[in-house]
Amino acid sequence: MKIRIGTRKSKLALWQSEWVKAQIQKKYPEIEVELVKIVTKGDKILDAPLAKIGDKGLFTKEIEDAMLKGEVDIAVHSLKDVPSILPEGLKLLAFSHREDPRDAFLSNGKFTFKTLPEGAKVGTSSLRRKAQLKRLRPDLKIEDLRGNVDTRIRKLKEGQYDAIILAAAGVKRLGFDAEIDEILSPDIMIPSVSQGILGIEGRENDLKIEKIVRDVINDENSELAAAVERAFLKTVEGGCQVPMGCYAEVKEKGIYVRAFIASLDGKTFLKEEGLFPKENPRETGKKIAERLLNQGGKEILENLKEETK
Ligand SMILES: NCc1[nH]cc(CCC(=O)O)c1CC(=O)O
Repeated sequence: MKIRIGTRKSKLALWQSEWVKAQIQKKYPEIEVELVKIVTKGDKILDAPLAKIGDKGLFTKEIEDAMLKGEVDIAVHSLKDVPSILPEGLKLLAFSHREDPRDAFLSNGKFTFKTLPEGAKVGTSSLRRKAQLKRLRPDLKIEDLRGNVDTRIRKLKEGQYDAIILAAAGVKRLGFDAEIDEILSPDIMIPSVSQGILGIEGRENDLKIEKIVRDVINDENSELAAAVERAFLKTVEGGCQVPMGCYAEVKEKGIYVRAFIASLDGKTFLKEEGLFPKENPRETGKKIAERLLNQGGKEILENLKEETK
């Protein structure tokens, strides 16, 4: 038997696909696993902020098309890049154990978030990070920063920014741990939906592949957290175009959830936080999103549409 993994060719994507390949082969040495590199629209447009490109599935569509055509069998995604609704015929087969879900602060060893000087220049293109930074430090100058994880770290080192914010998961997977000056607590910076989890996507009717992939990859706590967070995403809609975040932490007694929707400048900041039962995780995610939408989130979304027209 052979399993073909469709993968983007960034260092992080290749690391992630190689990791899944190794997990499969450790338990099923008789299965051949091949990586097939595919370029996505998100890889081609490297200069514009994602919020402006505005496509759902920017990093996934071409790989999904290849799966539907039967050219590859599965795809390994950073789950946070996967839209809440998948194309007909495909499904998420498994959710990996969660690497550090928090955001990392990098500043060439110079600062922490607290000691950043007045008016410092911080690089990020994420509306979620920008709104949360601005809320606590309206003085900061936020400038766009795109490119793969290694490119972003290079731009920091070249001195283009005083600090940058990246997902700790990507930084750690690529072995840049030593560049991290501070891990931001979710009380300061609520992570993105599914940050740190790898989602394995495949065809709905490939039961044999599904069984193998779940067997070697799936983590129950990640699946539970992803169910809450992705239901939140689906209810709010808008992906990268909305400053929002949702982070579900699975504890012994339940699921501790922090979620927010904010205006671009962080001045309006709506937050929900609390412990929820482990039953019906999708209902929980939906309920939290609806609470935020009803508290003023709907107006924020309408204003955003006006501002980005
Ligand atoms: N937005 C791009 C992206 N998609 C996944 C990761 C890596 C972290 C992860 O697996 O969640 C990153 C980089 C980043 O946000 O710093």
